[in-house]
Amino acid sequence: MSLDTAIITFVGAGNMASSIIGGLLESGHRPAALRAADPSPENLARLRKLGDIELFEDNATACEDATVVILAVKPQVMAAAMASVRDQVCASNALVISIAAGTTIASMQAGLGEQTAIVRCMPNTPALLGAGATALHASEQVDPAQRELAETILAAVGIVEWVPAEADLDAITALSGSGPAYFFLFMEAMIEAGCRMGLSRNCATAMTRQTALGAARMAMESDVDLAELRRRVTSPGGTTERAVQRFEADGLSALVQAAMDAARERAAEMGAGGEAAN
Ligand SMILES: NC(=O)C1=CN([C@@H]2O[C@H](COP(=O)(O)OP(=O)(O)OC[C@H]3O[C@@H](n4cnc5c(N)ncnc54)[C@H](OP(=O)(O)O)[C@@H]3O)[C@@H](O)[C@H]2O)C=CC1
Ligand SMILES: O=C(O)[C@@H]1CCC=N1
Repeated sequence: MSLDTAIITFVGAGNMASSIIGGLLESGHRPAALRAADPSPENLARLRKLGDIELFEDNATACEDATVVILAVKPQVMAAAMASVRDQVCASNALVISIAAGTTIASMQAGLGEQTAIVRCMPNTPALLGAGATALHASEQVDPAQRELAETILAAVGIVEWVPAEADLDAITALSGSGPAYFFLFMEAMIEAGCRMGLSRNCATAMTRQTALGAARMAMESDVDLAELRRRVTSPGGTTERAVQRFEADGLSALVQAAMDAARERAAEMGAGGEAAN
């Protein structure tokens, strides 16, 4: 089973589905082999702009004869979405890929059938630019060809990494799934601080964005590690040293750890279902 012959249906046509669909089309995937279902005609209309893919307001019809069904809905509506496609997934033995935070393989097999082949993954929004980071974990029913298929689909929008334990996906959610928001928050704080120092908002914003881009590129492209890159900015007795000392004194590392622990706990709560998932 190759990507060329696979029919891939997205259930849910929101931000993440459009990111992945955009990446697949960009990497040369045939639009005719892609389908998306969403109850909202407006959401579907946004996808139409990406290419000539098949669009459905009915999940079940979209999943008929699908090779791969990608569940791209919020965890809170996952149960309803699964119920709407269960018969089609069972009939076509489709590989099911879920991108939902928290939702466990066990709960998906309870909703879709105990023997359903499921790849649970956690992408992130930079997938929209082909710069995503996705971690994957497969249920034991997933065969090597399906594993390769799942990897190829997510690799169309960035790097992919298989994790050995399903619980690792909650940590990945806290790290790279939610991670873009942490960097944006830090950048927002830098812009506000720059404004309070008297810079214009436009100037502070432009300098912050370019600094983030430059730092990210150095982190990716340099042959030295992050600590060394940081040391090279930090002149002895200089300004960076003073700022870093302040970050350390005020417990930045502990704060990052606490925030990521909170995100991971929330992912686990969402997986536990019930009230906690809402
Ligand atoms: N956003 C992110 O950074 C990341 C999100 N995720 C996960 O991806 C999933 C989707 O998130 P995201 O794309 O941001 O969410 P969106 O809300 O943008 O997309 C979900 C889409 O599903 C539609 N929908 C609602 N109910 C159904 C249904 N029963 N059947 C089919 N479609 C339905 C929604 O319509 P309507 O808008 O009308 O409700 C919406 O268009 C979530 O589970 C999230 O945990 C994973 C990694 C990163
Ligand atoms: O905030 C969330 O729950 C989702 C999962 C990771 C990023 N966004």
